[in-house]
Amino acid sequence: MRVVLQTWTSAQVRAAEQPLLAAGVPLMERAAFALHVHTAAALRELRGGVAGARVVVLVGPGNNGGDALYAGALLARRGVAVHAVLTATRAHEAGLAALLRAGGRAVQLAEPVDEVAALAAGADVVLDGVLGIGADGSGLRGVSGALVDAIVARGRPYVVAVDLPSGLGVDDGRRDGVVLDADLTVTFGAAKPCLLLPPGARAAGRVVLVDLGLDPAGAPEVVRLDPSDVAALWPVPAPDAHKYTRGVLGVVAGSRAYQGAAVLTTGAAVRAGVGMVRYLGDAGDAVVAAHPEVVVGHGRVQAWVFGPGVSPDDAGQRRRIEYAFEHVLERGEAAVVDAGALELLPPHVGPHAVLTPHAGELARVLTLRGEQVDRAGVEAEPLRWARRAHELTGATVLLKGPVTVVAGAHGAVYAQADAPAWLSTAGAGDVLAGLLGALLAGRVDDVHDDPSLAAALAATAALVHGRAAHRANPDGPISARAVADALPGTIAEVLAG
Ligand SMILES: NC(=O)C1=CN([C@@H]2O[C@H](COP(=O)(O)OP(=O)(O)OC[C@H]3O[C@@H](n4cnc5c(N)ncnc54)[C@H](OP(=O)(O)O)[C@@H]3O)[C@@H](O)[C@H]2O)[C@@H](O)CC1
Ligand SMILES: [K+]
Repeated sequence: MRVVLQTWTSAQVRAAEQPLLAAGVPLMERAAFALHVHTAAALRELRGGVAGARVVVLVGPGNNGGDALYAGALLARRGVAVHAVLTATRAHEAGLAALLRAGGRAVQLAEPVDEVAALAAGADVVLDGVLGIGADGSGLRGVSGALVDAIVARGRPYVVAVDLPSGLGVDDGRRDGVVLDADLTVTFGAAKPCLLLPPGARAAGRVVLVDLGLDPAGAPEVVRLDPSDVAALWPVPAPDAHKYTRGVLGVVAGSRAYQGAAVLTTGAAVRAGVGMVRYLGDAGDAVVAAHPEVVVGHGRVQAWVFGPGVSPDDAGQRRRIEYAFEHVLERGEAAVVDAGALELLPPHVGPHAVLTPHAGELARVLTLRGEQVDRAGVEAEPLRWARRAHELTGATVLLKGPVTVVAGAHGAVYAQADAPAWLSTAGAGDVLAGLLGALLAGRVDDVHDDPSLAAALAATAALVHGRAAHRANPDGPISARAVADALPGTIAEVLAG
């Protein structure tokens, strides 16, 4: 069993299985065996034993249904009462024969679905083998959709998804139409992007990866960083470092009306361990009162944070940001572009500019560039729109949400799910901006050597931000300031491994 941290597209998975199938490796039998083992473990946990349990297997037209039927046969041989529900006019023939031989039963699904829905809702476990990587991403259609709706209406039993929750957009995490949410997903050979990407990933529950010996070619489509990845990415100071070699961050944030944003952004940067922070704006007194380490005024910097707490009617901050966009990105300084600065972004920048919008702000960035999309559209397809914004602006894009999606240079995509829901609170974005600014300031030269590093640093910031929130208050309300205060300890912990 492995934790899912890298995912490959359905095309990459299909290409990788070809040489093994050609060599006669029994992939389906191996997949089904592992599926039955994990289902039996779930049954033991749910009811203390396997024999005598009731399992309903939802079977679609393809090999995903074949996996489920073979697993059903293995469970039937262990004394489980297995009912297969055939949701299409065809089903994997050899798998169905194996199930019937083992004593399982099969029914053809037809309207009305009530009787079958009651059977499934009353089962100890439902195996969802309707659709796998052959799904077109439009959800469960027709009678399958009606069945799932009827099961959910009766109270969803424990669901094990076979390879992936049926009907999700495999490569993009889309969740259109009916999808049966799972408690456990047993995925085969290589994990699929929908298991990490919002909004679909939430339907997968716990994910286990069954190693079938596949070796997918090319880079993984979507990656999730793990705390053990952070040490290689963090700008840990060398023994002979001084404050200028460690990176100086300029912050243009806050205003007379929004002093807190300036305090939180600079405070996060200081606590993230940047060499020095310079602040520009009208909240300098509040910033220095809270963080005497911060220097107010101009000077050389390696990276910037633009925009937290900057309102469109603040002429002074606007002018500073517009001036900076004209000069600093060309000089090669990196920048976090947040909140009020997003609207001021020039037509084209490089990946060393990292945009940090939430869905509504990203929709605005896109509509300003001629795309027709609103907030709900971005939330439905976060990867598609983060990528589109990267293509249109050249910037690295960190799209905030329950799962943070980052799209950057050379096709780099990350999906980070480190933050508790409690973190969606005022000021949390300011802390993220300061933290990310500190990382960019420390590694700007490396970002120029490898522009995709900006995406990895953005994912690192999301990871550390989320873990700091857990550290600040596990399972309860969190203030943005508490997240900033938790940064030094969190960083030390992840660097220690
Ligand atoms: N990779 C590996 O190493 C291994 C893979 N294995 C397994 O194989 C699975 C892939 O099997 P697969 O190719 O047969 O595709 P699968 O998803 O079962 O069926 C697709 C068919 O469903 C249909 N259809 C599509 N969308 C629909 C919709 N919205 N609503 C309704 N119907 C829809 C469409 O049929 P059509 O409508 O065109 O007749 C399409 O042809 C994979 O997920 C894994 O479980 C393991 O056995 C071994 C190792
Ligand atoms: K499935």
